[in-house]
This record gives sequence, structure tokens and C-alpha cells, in this order.
Amino acid sequence: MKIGIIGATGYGGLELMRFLHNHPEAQQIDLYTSSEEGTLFSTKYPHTTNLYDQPLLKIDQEQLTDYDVLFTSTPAGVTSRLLPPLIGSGPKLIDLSGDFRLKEAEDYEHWYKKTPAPKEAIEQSAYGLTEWNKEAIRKADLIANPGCYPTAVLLSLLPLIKEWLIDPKGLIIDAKSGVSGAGNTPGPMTHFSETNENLSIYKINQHQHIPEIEQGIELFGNQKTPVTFTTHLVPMTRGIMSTSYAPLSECVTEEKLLDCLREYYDGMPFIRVMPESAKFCTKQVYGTNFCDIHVKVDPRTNRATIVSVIDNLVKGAAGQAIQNMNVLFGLKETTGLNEVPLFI
Ligand SMILES: NC(=O)C1=CN([C@@H]2O[C@H](COP(=O)(O)OP(=O)(O)OC[C@H]3O[C@@H](n4cnc5c(N)ncnc54)[C@H](OP(=O)(O)O)[C@@H]3O)[C@@H](O)[C@H]2O)C=CC1
Ligand SMILES: CC(=O)N[C@@H](CCC(=O)OP(=O)(O)O)C(=O)O
Repeated sequence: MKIGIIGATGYGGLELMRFLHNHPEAQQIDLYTSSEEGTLFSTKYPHTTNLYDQPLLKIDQEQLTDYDVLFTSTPAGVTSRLLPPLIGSGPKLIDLSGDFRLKEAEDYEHWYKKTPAPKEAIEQSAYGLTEWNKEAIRKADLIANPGCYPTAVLLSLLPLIKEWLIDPKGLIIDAKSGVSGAGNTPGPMTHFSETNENLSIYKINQHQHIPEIEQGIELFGNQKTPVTFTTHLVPMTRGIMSTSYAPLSECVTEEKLLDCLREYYDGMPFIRVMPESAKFCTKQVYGTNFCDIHVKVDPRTNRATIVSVIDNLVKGAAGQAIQNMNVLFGLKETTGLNEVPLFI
């Protein structure tokens, strides 16, 4: 397979390369830049010496049709312009940004404060939450890879919402992310002296993933409701923990919730519904494409606490993107993604 990566110098791009390096079908990987044409990748990132000693290429729209797969891992607002002319021109397009995730262009404009992609392009894209949308992914030329937080949130809640075991109307989702979620451009929020030994809450009621989560609940859980979703920045590099507090439907027990999750995700290699005795933390999925889920019921309040963890850069970005590539090309979903978590 001939693969191109646009945004290769960013965190998502780095993770794509790390996994594609060991992917048996990846024969050629070209790396594109908008700002550092000609620079050797390994000069920019010395940890890739002898692995990626190749110059970064200038983005040339005509050359891009030459690939089997083109990954784009760029800031919001780039691919809404770059990709529409490429749809159906040859390569399968897998976009890690938020530009094609929201089916209503007005929602994108409202939450991202940017001009949306053309409506026809949005309609042609498939939302890449792999475990829930495989049929559409297989047929699509453009995959809108999900956001990191929505991946963790939706994977843990959708089976329970779909089966009416919890009531999404009373749902409160409390999520925390490591700093790499903000990408590789340093800013006031990610500066070491302001993140180290600190905990911040941010974008209260304004996070761009709120409409994506609500859309996922409607599309796959068949229920339309606004949700409360709040994000926090934790002084760690990788990882997302999503903790949801959900009112239970009548006579629902912890066992019933666990059975539902286990049944839905039976045979799905990256979803692990963890036993009660397990320790539960972000490091148990560090560097891998796993999403681990843990559930507890409080009979006193009749609420469930539903927790999930992912690595934001892997299942939340590059790993899920490669999982989608595997689905698109009829490969085993785990191809190139068989990592053991880096726990210590
Ligand atoms: N970090 C995360 O955990 C996750 C990120 N995402 C999304 O994935 C995308 C990439 O994120 P991330 O890798 O963290 O971001 P980074 O900021 O780390 O990297 C983005 C890269 O995009 C390239 N770029 C910037 N402007 C342009 C442009 N105009 N045209 C082409 N390329 C451009 C830059 O490389 P160069 O200057 O060399 O062109 C840069 O290295 C974002 O949309 C992000 O929201 C999604 C899920 C999780
Ligand atoms: C820690 C941190 O800042 N995380 C980012 C994740 C953004 C992201 O990856 O989302 P999009 O692709 O939808 O832009 C945030 O909360 O905005």
C-alpha cells in the first residue's frame, strides 16, 4: 500500500508513523508538510533516526491522487478545503480532524467557529467510530475519524443507551485528558509551568466535542438529547478518562449493564470490559488501541458510574484511523495494532 500523511510532523502524524512502521501492508509512507519542505524528518525528530531519514514533501494536490490511502492530521479548517476535490479521485481519505464529523454544517460553524466543509462532502463521509459504523466505513471514500473524547465517551455509553438501560437525559459526563490532546504547538494552557502539579477545567459548556457526542447518541443510540460534558486537563502526557454518571432505568442491576456491554462488544478486539476487581487507570491502555470500560452501580442513588480509558493519540486518533484503514481494505482489524500497553 502506498500511503501519504499530511500533518506528519504533528502528534497524530507521529503516532500514525509509529504504527504504520510495523504494518505489513504499508510499503511506502510519504510525509507531507505545509511549513518545512525538504527538512529530513529524522532531523526534526531525532528519535526517528535510521527509521525516517526522508525529506518532508510539499503538499501538491495533483500528486495526492497517487496514493492508496491519505491520512490527514491537521488543525481544524484545513481539510474542509483540501479534501473535497480528492473524494473519489483514487485514495481512501482518512481525516483525523473535526472537519467532516458533524453532519450539520451549521453545528461545525457554531462549535468550531470556522467555515464548514461543503455539504456534499460532509454527506459523502462516514463517521469512523469503527465498532459502530463498519458497514458505512467499508463503502466510504472519506472517513471522518472521531474526536478523542467522543471515542471514549460513546464506546462506553452507546450499548447502554441503545438498550434503554440508562437514561441519557440525566447524563453527566466528566472527562480528563493528558496534554498531548492539545497537539504539539505550545500554548498558555499547555506550558509546563502551568500544567505541572495543576488541574484545569476548560471550555465549560463550550467544548467542540459536545455536538459530536450528541450526534453519536442520536445516530447509534437512537435517542436525541443534550448532554452535560466537561473537560479537564491533567498533568500527564497521554490518556483520557471519561466518567459518566447516568440515571438507571427501572430494575437495572450492575450485572445487567456489564452483560449488555460484554454482549455488544463480544469479539471486538480493542474493547475490554473490565472485571470489578480490576484497578482502573489510563496507563493500562497507554500506547495502544484499547478502550477499557468499567461500570459500578450505586443502589442508594440508582445511578451508574461508567468509566472508560483510551490513549488519546491511539484509539482517540492514529490507532482508530489505522483500524479504519484495515476495515476499508478488508484486513484483519488488529493488523499493525497489536501493541501491549506500556504500563511502567
Ligand atoms: N492530539 C490528539 O490527541 C488528537 C488530535 N485530533 C485532531 O487531529 C488533528 C491533528 O492533531 P495533532 O496531531 O495533535 O496536532 P498538531 O498540532 O500536533 O499537528 C498538526 C500538524 O498539521 C500541520 N499543519 C498545520 N497547518 C497546516 C496546513 N495549513 N496545511 C497542512 N498541514 C498543516 C502541521 O505540520 P506542518 O507545519 O509540518 O505542515 C502540524 O504538525 C487536529 O485536528 C486535532 O484536533 C484528534 C484526536 C486526538
Ligand atoms: C487536551 C486538549 O486540549 N484536547 C483537545 C482535543 C481536541 C481534539 O483533538 O479535537 P478536535 O479534533 O475535535 O479538534 C481539546 O479539548 O480541544
